[in-house]
Amino acid sequence: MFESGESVAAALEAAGATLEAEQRQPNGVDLTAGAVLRQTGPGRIGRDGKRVGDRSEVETDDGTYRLDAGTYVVRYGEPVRIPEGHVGFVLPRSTLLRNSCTLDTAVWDAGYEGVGEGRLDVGHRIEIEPGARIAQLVLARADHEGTYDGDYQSEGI
Ligand SMILES: O=c1ccn([C@H]2C[C@H](O)[C@@H](COP(=O)(O)OP(=O)(O)OP(=O)(O)O)O2)c(=O)[nH]1
Repeated sequence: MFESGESVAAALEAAGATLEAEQRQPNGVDLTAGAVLRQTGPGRIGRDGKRVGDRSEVETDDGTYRLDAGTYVVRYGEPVRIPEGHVGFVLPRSTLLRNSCTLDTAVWDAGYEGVGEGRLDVGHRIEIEPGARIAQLVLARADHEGTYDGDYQSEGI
């Protein structure tokens, strides 16, 4: 069962997020674009560990990211905390899809806290303002063994 948007908002506020009224949705909370990054160096996924490659922030033009088609990394604008007994999913805002763009996202583990990131896939030129809503976080109740204790714990906070 999925939590209500009100419950998701409470979980984000517990992590220190300040939410605008428009971010509160019936079934979740909209996340904003904090920063858009472009990867400049290779990462590594090995059997012995992992490394995220170098990235640099895309420059804004007149306060707006004007993005050509391509692959970017977006850092969200809000800290997120996934409460115990839950799993989180982030989905793209449908306006992104309607503009030939999308987000690729992974599982948000119980116990994770931080400012997360996702892959922003730009299929057609688009303008995105920092702080604009691009995604929605939903929380589902879930059994789990242990809680998240990986390298990304507390990132960005
Ligand atoms: O699209 C996503 C999905 C998850 N996360 C956060 C929450 C999640 O709990 C954490 C770690 O995700 P995951 O377990 O998929 O990462 P990993 O590459 O397996 O790293 P680790 O070895 O630390 O688990 O990153 C994101 O920032 N973006």
